[in-house]
Amino acid sequence: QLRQNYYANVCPNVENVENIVRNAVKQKFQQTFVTVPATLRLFFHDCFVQGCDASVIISSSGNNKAEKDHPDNLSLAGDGFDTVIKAKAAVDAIPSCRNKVSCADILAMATRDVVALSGGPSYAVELGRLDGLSSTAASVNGKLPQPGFNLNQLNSMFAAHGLSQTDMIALSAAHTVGFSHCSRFANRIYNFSRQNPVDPTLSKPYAAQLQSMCPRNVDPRIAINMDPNTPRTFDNMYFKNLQQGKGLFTSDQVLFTDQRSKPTVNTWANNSPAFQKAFVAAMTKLGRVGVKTGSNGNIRRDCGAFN
Ligand code: HEM
Ligand SMILES: [Ca+2]
Ligand SMILES: [Ca+2]
Repeated sequence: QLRQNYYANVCPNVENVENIVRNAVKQKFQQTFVTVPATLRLFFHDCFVQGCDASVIISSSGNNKAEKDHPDNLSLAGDGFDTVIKAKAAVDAIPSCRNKVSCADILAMATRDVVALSGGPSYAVELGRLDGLSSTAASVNGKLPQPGFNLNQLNSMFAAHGLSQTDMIALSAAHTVGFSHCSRFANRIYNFSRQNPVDPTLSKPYAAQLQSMCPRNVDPRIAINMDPNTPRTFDNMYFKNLQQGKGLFTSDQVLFTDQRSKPTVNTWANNSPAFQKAFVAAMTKLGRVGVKTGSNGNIRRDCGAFN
């Protein structure tokens, strides 16, 4: 039931909603690049828990511990939430659009915009989602992939949302921008196994580089670029890195070491347009996950709180 240009009739206006959101996102992007990875990851974590319904944006309140306070969401960067809130304010400043555009749709539009702003493909985004009516930390349990996952675990978690292995590989390339805390891959560079102190699927120079950026007992707040080559560009470098043993997480590198996913990695490492096409298709599918309609949702006045 999602469709493109959904708001053309809902809030007709000289400037269309998508332009208003794009301008707000652009302004935020000019203040900090973190806007890009923060918004992209926020969309993913939203869609995988209760569907794309902005449930992840709800703040905890007296009697409710919300999704964003689950351990798997604590590292979501504040700039993603801030991007949605600023874009929502810009939309609501137009009288004919006030309280007519869902936070879930604003997040979907903002995600499309940050991908384009960082050099990725631009695409028409499907809209018409409602905002969800619940958000609990408990509902996040077991719903988000972990950096230590193998291919079977990744495939089954994505398949639960109708996403294929191909979609999963394309979406994983989101790790071509943004940061990770050292704790997420420390097991690969220290005491990996009895035979190998360092994960043998990591390139030796890259492992040494990671060890120097993330010494034992590093400040837990330290985060490093996930793409060591083009950390601020949304490109297919992710796949080239995997070919060279520069996948940061086990869940990244396994896409190249497992023979079932390796051919796709190789194809996209050599063919950026093919990757972009697959990424747009996968993002569109991701955006359809668990969409709320009718009495299952509403349009929040404040993205961080239920009406
Ligand atoms: C395939 C399984 C995935 C796993 C295991 C995974 C895991 C992670 C982990 C552990 C981090 C680092 C968090 C931190 O330490 O701060 C991270 C960051 C990130 N992830 Fe994923 N992720 C996956 C898929 C995705 C997908 C599908 C997207 C979006 C489409 C995505 C977008 C991002 C972005 C943009 C960042 C950087 C965030 C920032 O810089 O603030 N990830 N991911
Ligand atoms: Ca959600
Ligand atoms: Ca990159």
